[in-house]
Amino acid sequence: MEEIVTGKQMKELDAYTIETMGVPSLVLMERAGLQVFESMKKEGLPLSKVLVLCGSGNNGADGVVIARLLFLAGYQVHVCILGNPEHFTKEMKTQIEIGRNYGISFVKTFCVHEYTTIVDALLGVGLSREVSGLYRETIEKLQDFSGKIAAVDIPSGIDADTGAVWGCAVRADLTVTFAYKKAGLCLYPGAAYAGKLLTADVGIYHKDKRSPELFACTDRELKKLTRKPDGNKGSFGKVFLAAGSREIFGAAYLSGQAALRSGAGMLKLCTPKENRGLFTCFPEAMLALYEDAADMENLVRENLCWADVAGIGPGLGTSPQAERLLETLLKYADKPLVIDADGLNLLKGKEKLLKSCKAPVILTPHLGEFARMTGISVKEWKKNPLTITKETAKKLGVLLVCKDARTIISRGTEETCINLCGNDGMATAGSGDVLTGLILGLLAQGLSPWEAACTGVYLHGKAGDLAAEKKGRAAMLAGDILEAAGEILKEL
Ligand SMILES: NC(=O)C1=CN([C@@H]2O[C@H](COP(=O)(O)OP(=O)(O)OC[C@H]3O[C@@H](n4cnc5c(N)ncnc54)[C@H](O)[C@@H]3O)[C@@H](O)[C@H]2O)[C@@H](O)CC1
Ligand SMILES: [K+]
Repeated sequence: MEEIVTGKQMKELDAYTIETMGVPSLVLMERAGLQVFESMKKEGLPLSKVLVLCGSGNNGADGVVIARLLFLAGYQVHVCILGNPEHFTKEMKTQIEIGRNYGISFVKTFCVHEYTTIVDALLGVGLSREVSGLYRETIEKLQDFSGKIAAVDIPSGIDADTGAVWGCAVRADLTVTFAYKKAGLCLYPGAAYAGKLLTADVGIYHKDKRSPELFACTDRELKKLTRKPDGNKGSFGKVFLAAGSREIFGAAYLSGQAALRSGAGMLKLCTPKENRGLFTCFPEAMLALYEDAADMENLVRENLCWADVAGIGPGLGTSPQAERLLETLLKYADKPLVIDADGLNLLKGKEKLLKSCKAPVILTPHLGEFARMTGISVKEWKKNPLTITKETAKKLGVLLVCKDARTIISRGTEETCINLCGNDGMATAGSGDVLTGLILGLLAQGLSPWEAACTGVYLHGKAGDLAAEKKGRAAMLAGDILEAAGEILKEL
């Protein structure tokens, strides 16, 4: 996994490295500047004439280092420092002095059109208020700039914790962030302002490695999924999935296929009797067909004994029968239960039943479903996704997967997972059904609910990226994501 930090945590890590480990602040800064300089070259930014915009804090001081390195490498570079000299940090004063000794050019005013690249070192993780005055005017001037912009640590104006824009912000082509990705670079709109995001090692170190509060999955988590040479279909897990209705069949198909494609040994689909004929195209699935409510309840109870995990929702509809099915599962499930789609729409008013459920419950709402379920609007969630997801998970006593461009996963504890892969092509019918199936498949193979949810979302995102590569973001279908998930597991 990859750790992600807030601005406050980053400052604590900086301070620890400097004060406890004894690495001088100027050494870290030199490494930071060098990393940005090298990245700008490697990424092919046009460096024939560069303007470095610096604020009064240490982000600005990084900027002066970058200017010096560019100057020494023979590039034409100007530095423009904003902010009150009385507020310059100690490091900033030192960097200006060094820069002067080297003879780099400091300018008071500038015309953006003169430059091919602008380095944004105005504000870093120290941003603490609305951007106004000269800072705002300067950032607004960059809107007319047609060259490339490289942001130091974080685009100025972006909140390091939430990704929100403090009035206005720099739209960068490249952001080189130090040591760890900041949460605000991972969440929208900050993620969009960052452009290409690179994380650079500058020597930040903490002796007591604690488990991260915020993290993103990587291939390492997926690689933990292994087959057992002596396993059988029973040992790879049995999935019981209540899905599909008289009107909708495809959702059940996609979800069930995804469970098997991610490696589950057996799948039993619980669906209305009328659907029997439709499933001839899915011979791998066993069927638990019900006709009426009494029928359905017995069937569910029987199959819960058979299954290792259960899921409900894809294509279920919101009929009284579907509602009864959900209530039955909540009442009797004692193994992990995944609730998605219409299962979520039917949850309103069933908080008590949810709380008393003996099984660990995973809810996978997209933001519309989340809003219907909780009464918290999409707009409100987007303002503070990490905290709201965590608090809601805690309140409901569930593991919550809030699906968005950056899906957030929380089980109400201090630990939160944010997914960094995937693309807008995944906003297509059936994509969520595939995710539900993948999570079920991973649960069936013995992953804990937390591991299955985080890894499942990551696998889904990676599969979406592969599908987009093959079919294009507009044309890709949920079935392509499903197929790509299998290919990714094969590669690993
Ligand atoms: N030695 C260190 O501590 C290191 C620091 N690093 C850099 O230092 C940055 C953090 O430095 P600082 O803590 O000095 O913070 P910043 O440089 O991000 O900004 C702080 C300054 O900006 C002012 N400010 C905040 N919001 C403002 C606004 N809206 N408009 C105008 N001024 C505003 C603050 O009052 C303060 O003077 C990191 O982002 C990183 O770039 C890196 O060089 C790594 C090492
Ligand atoms: K910056």
